[in-house]
Amino acid sequence: ESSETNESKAASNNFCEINKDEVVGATCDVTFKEINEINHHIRPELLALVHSDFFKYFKLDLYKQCPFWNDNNGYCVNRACAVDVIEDWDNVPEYWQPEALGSLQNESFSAEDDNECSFLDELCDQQQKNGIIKQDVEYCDVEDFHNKDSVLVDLTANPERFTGYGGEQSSQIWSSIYKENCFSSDQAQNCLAKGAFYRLVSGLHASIGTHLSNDHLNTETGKWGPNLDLFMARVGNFPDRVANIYFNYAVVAKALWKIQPYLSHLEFCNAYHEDVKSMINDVVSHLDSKIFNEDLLFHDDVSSKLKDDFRSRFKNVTKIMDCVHCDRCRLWGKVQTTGYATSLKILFEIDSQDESGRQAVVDKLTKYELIALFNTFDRLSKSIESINNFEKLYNERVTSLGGKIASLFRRDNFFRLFSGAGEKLSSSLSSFTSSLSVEETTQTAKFNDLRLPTKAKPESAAEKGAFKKAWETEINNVMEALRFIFRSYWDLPKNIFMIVLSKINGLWNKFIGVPDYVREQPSNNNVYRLDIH
Ligand SMILES: Cc1cc2nc3c(=O)[nH]c(=O)nc-3n(C[C@H](O)[C@H](O)[C@H](O)COP(=O)(O)OP(=O)(O)OC[C@H]3O[C@@H](n4cnc5c(N)ncnc54)[C@H](O)[C@@H]3O)c2cc1C
Repeated sequence: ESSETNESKAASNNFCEINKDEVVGATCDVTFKEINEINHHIRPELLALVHSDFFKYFKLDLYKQCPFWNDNNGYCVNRACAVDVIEDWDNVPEYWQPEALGSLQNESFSAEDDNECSFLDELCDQQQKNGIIKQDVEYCDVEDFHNKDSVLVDLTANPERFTGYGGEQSSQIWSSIYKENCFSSDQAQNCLAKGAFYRLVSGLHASIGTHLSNDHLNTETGKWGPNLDLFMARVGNFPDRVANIYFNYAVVAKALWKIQPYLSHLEFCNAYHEDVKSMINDVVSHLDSKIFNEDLLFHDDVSSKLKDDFRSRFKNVTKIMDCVHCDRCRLWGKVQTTGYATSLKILFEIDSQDESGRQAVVDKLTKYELIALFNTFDRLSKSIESINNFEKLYNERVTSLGGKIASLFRRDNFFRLFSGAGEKLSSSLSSFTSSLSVEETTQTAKFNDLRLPTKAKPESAAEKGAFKKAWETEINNVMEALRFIFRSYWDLPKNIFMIVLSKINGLWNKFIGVPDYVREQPSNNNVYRLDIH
C-alpha cells in the first residue's frame, strides 16, 4: 500500500514538471498551490456570475475583414466552428433588447458620440448619464461594440471547445501574434515587459489548448469529454505553457481586485439578477493585492514609451482576431483578448491618480469590456480546474495500469522467470515508477549469457613437438567455431524472445500513456524557469 502511495506521489510530482510550492513568476507573490486553492473557492460563484443575464452576452462583428493580410476567403466548414447568434429576441431579457440598448442599427461608432462608449450609459437604461468622456487609452479594438454589423451572442450557448480549426491558417494567426512581441529598446524593463507580453499570449494559447482538450469530441463514442493525450501533447508536456496560464490568472485577478472598489455605485440591472454585485464581491474577496505586482513592469517616465508600445502591440493582437476564420474561435479569441486588454488598461491606467481619476477610468469602460474581463477570468479559472482534473486522470492512469505492472515486478511472479528480461524491463519502467526494483540484478547476472573462449591448457613437456602443437591449435579453433555456431542456434529463440519483450515493453509504455519526457531525459526546452526573461 505504501509503495502505491509512493507511486502516486512520484507521478503527481512529475505531472507537468511544476513545483507547486514555487511562485508563479518574478512579478507574482503567489504559488501555484495558492492559486489552485483560491480557484477552488471562487469557481462555483464565478461560474454562476458568467451565467447571469448581465455577463453572458457579448457583441462582435463576425464578418469584419482581416486588417493585416489579404486572406478573407478562408472559412471553417465544421459545425463546431459556427456561432449561434441571437435571433429569438423573445427569450432575451428586456435589458438586452435592441430598444433598451439603443437600436443595433443606430449603433454605428462615432468618435464624437462618446456617450456611446460610456460604460455607465450602457449599463442600465435607468442609469444616470455621466457626461462626455473621451476614450484615450485603448488596449483593444472597441469598434465592434458599436458596429452596425455586430451581432449579440449568448456565450453560454456557444461553449469554447474543440472545433477542428487548425492547419496553416491558425498557425499563421499564432505566429503573427507572437511576432507582435518585438520591442525595440534593450532596457532591463523591456525584458520584463517583453517577458510579460510573451507570457500573456502563450498563456492565452495554452488556455485555448486546455479547453479544446478538455471539451473534445471522441469520434468513436460521439461524446464530448477530456482527452488526456491531447492535453499532454499541447500543454501538459510544456511546463512553461502551464505556468503561463497561472501567470495570466494572476494578472486578471489583480485587475479584478483593483477595480472592485469602483464598481460599488453601479446597478447591474437587478430586475434580472439581484445578486450580481454580491457575487462579484464574493469572488474578489478571495483575491489579494500581492497576486501580481504591475508596478514592476512600467514604473517611471522612462518606461512610458514602452508602455505605449505595449498597448499598441496588444491592441494589434485583439485586431488579429478578425483574421480567424472559425467563428467560434474568433468569438472566444475576441472575448479573451478584450479581457486581457481590459486587465492591462485597469492595471496600468488606474495608477498614480487620485480616487476620482481612478473612478473615471472604471466609468469609461464599456460594458463589453467588463463582460470580457469576467469571462476571461472564468476561462482561466476553468483552465486551472481542468489542469487539476487532468492531473487526476494522469495519476489514475499511471497508478492503475503502471501500478499493476509494477506489482508484477515486485512479486517476482512473472518477469523473474526471465532474469535478464526482468532486469532490462525494470530499468526502462523505473523512470516512471520510482519504487520499482528487481532484487536479483547483480553484475554477474548481467553477463550470464556471455561465454568467453576457454583458456588453452598448458602443454606438458612431452607434447612440445611443433607439429603436434599446430595440430592441437587447429583442432581447438575448429571446435571453438563449431561451439560458436551451435551456441548461436541454441540462443536464437532466447534472443528473439528478448527483442520481442523489449518491443512489447515500449508499446506497453506508450499504450498506458507514459509520456516521452518520462521515458527519456527532458530536453532543456521543457525545463521551467521561474523568471520571465
Ligand atoms: C485565436 C484562436 C482561437 C482558437 N480557438 C480554438 C478553439 O476554440 N477550439 C479549437 O479547437 N481550436 C481553436 N484554435 C485552433 C488551435 O489554437 C490550434 O491552432 C489548432 O488546434 C492547431 O494546433 P497545432 O497543434 O497545430 O498548433 P498550434 O496550437 O496552432 O500552435 C502553433 C505552434 O505554436 C507553438 N505553441 C503552441 N502552444 C504554445 C504555447 N502555449 N505557448 C507558446 N508556443 C506555443 C508550438 O510550437 C506550435 O507548433 C484557435 C486558434 C486561434 C488562432
